[in-house]
Amino acid sequence: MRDIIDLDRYSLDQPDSDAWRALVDRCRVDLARDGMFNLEGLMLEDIAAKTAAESAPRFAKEAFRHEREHNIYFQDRIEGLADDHPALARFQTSNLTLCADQFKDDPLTRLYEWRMFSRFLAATMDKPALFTMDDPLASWNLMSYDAGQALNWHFDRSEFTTTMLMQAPDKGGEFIYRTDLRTHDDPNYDGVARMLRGEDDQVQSLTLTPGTLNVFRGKNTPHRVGQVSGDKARIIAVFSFYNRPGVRFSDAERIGFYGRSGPPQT
Ligand SMILES: O=C(O)CCC(=O)C(=O)O
Ligand SMILES: [Fe+2]
Repeated sequence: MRDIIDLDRYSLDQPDSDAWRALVDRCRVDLARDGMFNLEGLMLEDIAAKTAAESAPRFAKEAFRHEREHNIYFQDRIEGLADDHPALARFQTSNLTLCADQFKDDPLTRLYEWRMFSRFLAATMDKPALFTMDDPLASWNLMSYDAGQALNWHFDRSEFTTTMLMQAPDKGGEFIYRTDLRTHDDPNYDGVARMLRGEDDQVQSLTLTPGTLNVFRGKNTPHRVGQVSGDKARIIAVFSFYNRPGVRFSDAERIGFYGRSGPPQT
């Protein structure tokens, strides 16, 4: 792993060492306070740059253009919510996505499958363990946002979302979020509607740097990515981990996010 991530700065390979515990504690404090933590420069700069450079032509040829109008739930109907409720306001998303099954033996696959990575993440979230998905498409994705593209407001499927920026855009592409807008027991539809109208002053914005690991509570923290401008695409890896093994998207979810439910057409 030393060829991919900065193990001198972040001792992910030495679980239960003093340095590892201190890092876990720091992440827990950040998570409790902000609903997120960042490990700046976890991935070596040249590995991130190489991943971005190698993926650029693939985005042009092999990626799925995820382009649709959707609401914050990525679901057309929500039980118990009137179809015209303002929490169901619709927005446009556009980005390009490469799925995990389009990669092999590359740094991002190696990192996603590295046991010490999920072990570290589980510790930061105070969980006994975290598991990779059993879904060859959804487990991790590499997403690109070209000029004019943006990912709009949504809640995530998984409790936590783990991202790592490979390439920053010239302009735009901020990560915009509102920590803990809802809870497991309270969907806070009126609060959602207020935020979507731009009336929530707790919305925050973060500009990521390449190689930074960002972990946030995406299930109850709505978030979006601002529109990118300039010549350089925003390229980011998104890793999904769950509390139990064997989690898969439904065929309908795979088709919605990736345009296919099975292997890529060759
Ligand atoms: O691109 C990002 O920073 C966030 C991606 C995201 O929210 C998602 O894939 O669910
Ligand atoms: Fe998300």
